[in-house]
Amino acid sequence: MSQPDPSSPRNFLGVFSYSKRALILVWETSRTLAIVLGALTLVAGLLPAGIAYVGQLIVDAVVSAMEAPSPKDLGTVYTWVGVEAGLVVALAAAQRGLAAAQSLLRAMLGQRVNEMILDKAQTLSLTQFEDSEFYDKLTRARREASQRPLALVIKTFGLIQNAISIASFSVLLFQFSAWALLLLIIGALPVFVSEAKFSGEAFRLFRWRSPDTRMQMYLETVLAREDSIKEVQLFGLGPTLLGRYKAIFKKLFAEDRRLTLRREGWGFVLGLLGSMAFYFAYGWVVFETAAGTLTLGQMTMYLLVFKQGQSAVSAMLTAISGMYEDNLYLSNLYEYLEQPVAMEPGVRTQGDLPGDGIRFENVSFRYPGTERDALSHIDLHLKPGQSLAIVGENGSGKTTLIKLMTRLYRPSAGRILLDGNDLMEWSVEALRTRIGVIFQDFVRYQLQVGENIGAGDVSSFNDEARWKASAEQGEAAKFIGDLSRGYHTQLGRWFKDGQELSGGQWQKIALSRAFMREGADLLVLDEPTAAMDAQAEADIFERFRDYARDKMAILISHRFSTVRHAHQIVVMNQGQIIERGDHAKLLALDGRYAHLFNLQAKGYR
Ligand SMILES: Nc1ncnc2c1ncn2[C@@H]1O[C@H](COP(=O)(O)OP(=O)(O)OP(=O)(O)O)[C@@H](O)[C@H]1O
Repeated sequence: MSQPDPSSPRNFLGVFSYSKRALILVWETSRTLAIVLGALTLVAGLLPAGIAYVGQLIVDAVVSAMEAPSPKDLGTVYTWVGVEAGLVVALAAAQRGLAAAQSLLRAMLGQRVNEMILDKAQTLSLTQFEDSEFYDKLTRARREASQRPLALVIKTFGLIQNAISIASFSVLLFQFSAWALLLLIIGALPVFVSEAKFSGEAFRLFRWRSPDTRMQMYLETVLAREDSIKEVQLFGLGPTLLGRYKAIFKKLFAEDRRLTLRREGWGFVLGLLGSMAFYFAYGWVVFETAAGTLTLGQMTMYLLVFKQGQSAVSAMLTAISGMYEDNLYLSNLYEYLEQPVAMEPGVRTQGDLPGDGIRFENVSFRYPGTERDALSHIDLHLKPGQSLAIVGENGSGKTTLIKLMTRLYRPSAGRILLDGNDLMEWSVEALRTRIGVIFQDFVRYQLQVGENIGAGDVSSFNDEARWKASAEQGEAAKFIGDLSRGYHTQLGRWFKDGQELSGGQWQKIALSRAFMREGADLLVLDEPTAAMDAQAEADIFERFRDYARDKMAILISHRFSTVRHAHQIVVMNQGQIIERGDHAKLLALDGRYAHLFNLQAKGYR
């Protein structure tokens, strides 16, 4: 999206469209705090003019007491001083109250916006996550926007507060001269124009450099996280990566410096115009007082009103340009929140042909932004009670096939049917309960061991009895028993007392997770045993066959000892199925499968 040019008045007003949404967001987050904020804003806006006015009364009362001293006049002076003190205390209280309300709202709003961002993330497709432009939006939304709505609202209220102050000052100042009022406002305009221009530039800079910032964040992770630090140190990658990290900073900093210096330089020069206007008005008031047109009290009041009026005008203008910046940032948040949900969710919970299982009909697929089909013309049929093994070289399309089957992606051509109906017609929930997948890059949750297993069936996430039963089947029970706190041992290094597991132990946890999915009738294991010792693997498959007896089971593996027992084996090459059949048939075919099988068998001999 091209960014609006702030120098065009129409665009400039257009970017304020998000202010209303920010206000609604605050209102929905906490009505009480929003009302408190509004009320205190009004009070804090009115009080300064009141204080200035009482100041005038005090000086005039003092002057008249000096001219003709009487106890009554002195009493009036003290009363006004008392009133002034009261107003000052009230203003201080209102300002503190505002600060408190803002700080509470900041926490609540930050949480709410983050929840909105994370909720939205759950509805998006994998394709969107893999799109770098989308990822930029998400990162930017997360990084900045949680503080921005409040900043925008605070500025809006600040604007109103200052506007109220200026209006009340204007009433006082108007008695002196309407020209003086105009002078003040015109004096502050140039600063405002320059602020608007530079905040627009700052935002565009922020947007352009997003890929750089993302690379920096990534390098920070690689250089300081436990899962990468061992390789970084052993390969001596530290200085190289750190060098790249520094170079990015240098580039970004140079841009920042240029903008900051220009912004502040112009701010100073144009601010001088405002000061000149102020001192012109100052001289004018002094002149009128010396000429006897104004009382001393009026002079004191006007000077105060000028001073405060000028700072209110410039605070208001700075708030407006800040709001412009916040609006631009917020537009990014809403751009993200309004991302279309990629797939129309279906509603079907049952197929027209129950028991028909999974069918691929001439399915082809190409990853977005790539030139080549990752899968082409795939036909497959798998019924309940059958097992399917997929073999093939790295990159031949095995995992992609599973991603399509689980509807993480939509086929570019052809259809995939479950029980006679296109996957797209199925409700996501129904589909997810029927399918259980353990990918080769399964997630190693930094949670307790038991929860890592329970993750396989969210309805039994905390069910200890089921954790244990599944861990038995996944061959994990034995080593879990040796852990310091058993199923309640914290895993990973992010948290206190977290323990790290070996690669094979993690795989056993992942397999146990698969055994949790009792409700699923399609089970997929994508290279689940690569890091496991041979005995464990043999034991697990024995159990898995039993477990999946009336289910559909799909297994991706490079180990032919596990593959050979499948009812159906397909051999993939460059996105196509080149051979299919059972073990005996494929050996007799003496093709690719037989070649690979013999190669592996020779290795064992
Ligand atoms: N998210 C992705 N975006 C673009 N291309 C991808 C993506 N994932 C995989 N590919 C490409 O699709 C092809 C098939 O990949 P896939 O992961 O299905 O292979 P595989 O057979 O599972 O390989 P392996 O045995 O190494 O796990 C590869 O050429 C790969 O580069």
